[in-house]
Amino acid sequence: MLSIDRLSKTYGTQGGASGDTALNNVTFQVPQGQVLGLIGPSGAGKSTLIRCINRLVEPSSGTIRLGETDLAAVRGRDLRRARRRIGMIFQEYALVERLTVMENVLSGRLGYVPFWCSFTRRFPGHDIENAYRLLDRVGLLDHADKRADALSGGQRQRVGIARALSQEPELLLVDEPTASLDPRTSRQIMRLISEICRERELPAIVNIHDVPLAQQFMHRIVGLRRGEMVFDGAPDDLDDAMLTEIYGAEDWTAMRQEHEDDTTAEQDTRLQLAGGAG
Ligand SMILES: Nc1ncnc2c1ncn2[C@@H]1O[C@H](COP(=O)(O)OP(=O)(O)OP(=O)(O)O)[C@@H](O)[C@H]1O
Repeated sequence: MLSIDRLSKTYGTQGGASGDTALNNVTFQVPQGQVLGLIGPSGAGKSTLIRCINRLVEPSSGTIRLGETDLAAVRGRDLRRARRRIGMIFQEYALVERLTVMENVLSGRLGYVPFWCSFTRRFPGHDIENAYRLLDRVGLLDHADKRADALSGGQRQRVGIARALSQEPELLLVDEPTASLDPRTSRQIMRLISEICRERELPAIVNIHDVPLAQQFMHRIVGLRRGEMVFDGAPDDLDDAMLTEIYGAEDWTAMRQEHEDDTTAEQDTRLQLAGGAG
């Protein structure tokens, strides 16, 4: 379980005066297996929150507990150890393009194996077996030996998911996982992340811009506005009035309708394919 308590971040300015307050007393917990979607307009503090958790940004105050560890307080070797417990999934996948799918997945083990293993790219047998299992789970077993640059965007993100899981993380931080993908592939990726977190009882925080997608797949949603938490609840409780409070006026009904039309079209295609195959 991840437990964030009164987390604040004020960025400094070059002259030493205090700058923007990006997070103000943010408090929430993410239980095992829960996928929490972080929404809010540009500048709301979503990236700052994710970066405080993996400590790419230094929190100004507050605590971030992962199990017994306060991630906001660890330093040096303890910080490196703590980071190994956090799996990251990125918008642009962050794969090594010239390496194979399998090598990319195994790179999630780099923090665990001795230097010579990574240098000679000889990983222990159980790491390799586990990597095959993960590739099977994300639907890429047949692609293990392909180079990453030969894959589609959706396939690359599946490799990114398998790599994060190969770390055997206790928490997943997911930054805009579908921003570079088409709507159908986006839904497949979000479904996969959500199912995997449930299966493995992994807590996850997903920074997500697409509100209908968040409402379809997240187990819970936290809304930020100017660094303050203005919503924390079930996706269905996020009504148009609350969305307008978070983002300002938009045609939420039209946006939701478009998403539903898209989802229905996808289901129809699946049924037709299933009918054709049977
Ligand atoms: N390195 C920085 N130095 C100073 N101010 C920063 C820095 N990074 C972010 N900020 C400020 O902190 C606030 C929150 O920014 P943040 O990037 O966390 O928002 P966000 O919700 O992730 O936005 P987006 O959706 O556009 O990525 C903004 O006012 C931003 O200008």
